[in-house]
Amino acid sequence: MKQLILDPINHVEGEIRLPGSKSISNRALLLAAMSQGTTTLTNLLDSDDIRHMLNALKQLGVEYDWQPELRQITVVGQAGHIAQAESAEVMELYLGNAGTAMRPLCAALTAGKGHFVLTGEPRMKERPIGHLVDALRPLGAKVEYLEQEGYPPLTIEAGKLLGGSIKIDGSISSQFLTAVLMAAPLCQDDLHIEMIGDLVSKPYIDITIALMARFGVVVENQDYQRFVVRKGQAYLSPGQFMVEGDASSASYFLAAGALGGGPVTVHGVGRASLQGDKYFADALAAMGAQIEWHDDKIVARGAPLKGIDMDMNHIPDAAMTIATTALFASGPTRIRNVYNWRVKETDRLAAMATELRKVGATVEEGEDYIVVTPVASLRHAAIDTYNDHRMAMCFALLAVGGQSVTINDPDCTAKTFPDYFEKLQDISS
Ligand SMILES: O=C(O)C1=C[C@@H](OP(=O)(O)O)[C@@H](O)[C@H](O)C1
Ligand SMILES: C=C(OP(=O)(O)O)C(=O)O
Repeated sequence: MKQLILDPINHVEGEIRLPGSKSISNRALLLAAMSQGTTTLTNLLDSDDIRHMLNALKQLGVEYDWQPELRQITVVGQAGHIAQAESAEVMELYLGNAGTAMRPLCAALTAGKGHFVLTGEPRMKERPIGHLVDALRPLGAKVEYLEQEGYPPLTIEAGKLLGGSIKIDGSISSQFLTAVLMAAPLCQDDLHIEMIGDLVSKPYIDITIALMARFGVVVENQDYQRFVVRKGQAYLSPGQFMVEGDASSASYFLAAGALGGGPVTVHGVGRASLQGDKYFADALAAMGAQIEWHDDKIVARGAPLKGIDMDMNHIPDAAMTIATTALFASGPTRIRNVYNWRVKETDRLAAMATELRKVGATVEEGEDYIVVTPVASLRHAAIDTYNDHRMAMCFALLAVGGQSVTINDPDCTAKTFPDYFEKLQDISS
C-alpha cells in the first residue's frame, strides 16, 4: 500500500483555484444529456466520480466531446430519455462509488427503452438505495435488487414513468429526492412528492432545483415538505454553463488558512455559490478563524481557535474537515446530527473516531454525533483512509497544525480531487 508522509508545515499562504464541484458536474452532465440542444460545460471536475458518469453516458449512446486538459465538455442532448437502447441486451453500467451517478441514473433510466444493470464498488453495494426504489415503483418503475434487498446492484427495465403523488423518505440521503426531481420531467403527468421523515442535507436540494431551473424546468418547493414538478416541462440546454468550484474541496484549504496562518484564498466559491458547503466558512469563523467573503472567493486567516457545538446536517461533507481542525482548538468540538456519515464512503463516524484516537485525541462517538477533545501533545500516526477521499484530505491538516502524519493510500482522493496533495504543497512552506 502506498503511504504519504507529511512533515510539519510551518506556514500556509496562497491562492487556490478550486476544481469544479462534483455535485454540480454530475448534475449538469445528466441534465445536458436529457436536454434539447447542445451544452458546453466549463470547469467540469475531472475525477473518478465524474468519469463514472461520463462512461455511463457514453455507453448509453450520449455523444460528447470531452477535453480534460481544458476541463471542458460539449454534450449533445437527447431531448428526453437517456434510456434509448436499441437492442434487447442488458447493458451493465459500473458506477464505482459515485452516489451522484448511481442515484440520479437509477431514476432517469426507469423511463424510456432498455434493460440495465447498475453496479459499483463493493462499498456501493453497502450504501442504501431502498428509499429511492420505493419512491419510484408507484410511478411504474421496474427496478429489482440483484443481491441484497435495498442495495445495489439493481436491474432496471425502462418503460413509462407515470406521474401522480408519491412519498419519499429523505432521512438517510437527499440524493434520493434529487434523483426523483431530475427524472420528474420524464413523467407523463404532474409529479407531487411528499417527504417522509426529516429531509437531510437540504442545501443539496437547492443545488438540484437551481440546476434544473438553469435547464428550464421549474420545481415548486413547499418548505422542503412537498415538491411539485408540473407536466409539460422539458429540459432545454442553456448553451453554456460554468461549473463553480467545489465548496467541499474548499474546506481543506480554508481550514489550512485558519491553522497555518494564511491568508489562503479559494477561488471559485463565495457568497454567490449554489453549494451549501460554502457555510463551512461560517463554522470555521465560529471557531475563531478570520473569514472574508466575496462573491466568488473566500479568504481565511489564522487566529486562535476554540471548540464549537454545532448541528452540521446541512454540511455533512465539509463537517469532516471540522473534526480534524478541532484537534487544534481550545476545548471540545461537538459535531451533531450527522447520522448519515455512516452510509457514505465508509462509516465515517466510526472511521473518524478510530483515527482521531490514534493521534491522541479523546473522542466520544455517538449514533449521530462525534465529540473531539484535543490534547496538549498529539502524536504521529499512520492514518487509515478506508478508501474515503475525505479521510485522506482532512487528516492532512494535522501537518498544517504542526504534527507530522502518514496518510495510508493517499490516492483515494481521486474520487473528487486527484491532485489534492500537490495543491496543498503549493501553498505550504
Ligand atoms: O447531492 C449531492 O451532490 C450530494 C449530497 C450529499 O449526500 P446525502 O444527501 O446522502 O447526505 C453529499 O454528502 C454528497 O457528497 C453529494
Ligand atoms: C458522500 C460523498 O459522496 P457521494 O456523492 O458518493 O455520496 C462525498 O463525496 O463525501
